[in-house]
Amino acid sequence: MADEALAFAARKAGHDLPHGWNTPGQTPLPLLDGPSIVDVNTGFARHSVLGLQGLYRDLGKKRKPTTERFVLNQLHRTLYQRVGRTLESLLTSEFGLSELHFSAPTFVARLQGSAAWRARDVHDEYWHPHVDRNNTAHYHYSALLYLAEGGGEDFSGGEFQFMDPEGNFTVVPRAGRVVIFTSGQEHLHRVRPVTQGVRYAISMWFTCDAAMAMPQFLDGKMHNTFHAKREAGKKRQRRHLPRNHRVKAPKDEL
Ligand SMILES: O=C(O)CCC(=O)C(=O)O
Ligand SMILES: [Fe+2]
Repeated sequence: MADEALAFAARKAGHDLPHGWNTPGQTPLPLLDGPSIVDVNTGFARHSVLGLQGLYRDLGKKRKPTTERFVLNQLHRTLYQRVGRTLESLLTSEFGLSELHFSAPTFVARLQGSAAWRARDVHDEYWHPHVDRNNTAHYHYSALLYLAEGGGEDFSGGEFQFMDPEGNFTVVPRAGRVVIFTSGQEHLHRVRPVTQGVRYAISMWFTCDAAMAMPQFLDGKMHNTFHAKREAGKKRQRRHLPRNHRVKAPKDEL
């Protein structure tokens, strides 16, 4: 799915990038209506048909075993890493930051719309208003890169909206359009349901907490250290914020 999204973006930019689930001997199940979301660092994925999957390993006894996996090839990895570096330097310069780190999880999301589709459970309901830092405490800056055109071209619906009692601010996704913002309460937001077509987006998060930096190896091994790191991070954040912690005050500085 991540490879499909990156190949789609590359084709839009005039490059031919192959994709396909590259586990030998398995027939890929097509992605259908609804959301499919991949975290290429930790290997957690939600397939629109199969539900929760592990890209790099089975997710354990309590989870469904992985029946299909894929890994990003070197071209996809290079592209993804370049996106991460570009967004990081954009945030650093726009917000005048002295320190910022690429973090995890990050997502490649594919939302396929149709009038007939209904969410199976709350995890399918991608349209709820939310605050990114409420989901993951070490997120300080959010960056979105859209890979497909909204406004009825590649898909309809799927607008991004900052929610504000004085009036929402709506962004129509365009291939190559980037949205950056601080990840706290000041930026409650949502995605409107996709009603037709396929919407691809990359969401990345960056942190001022050096301990939560994730090197972008994308090698299928990140999940081995991620969980422990995240748990340690949660404890540290409960105790105190690191000395070099610096989150710029919101909105009026944007
Ligand atoms: O895809 C988008 O426009 C936003 C996604 C988002 O808000 C998130 O992943 O937290
Ligand atoms: Fe979000």
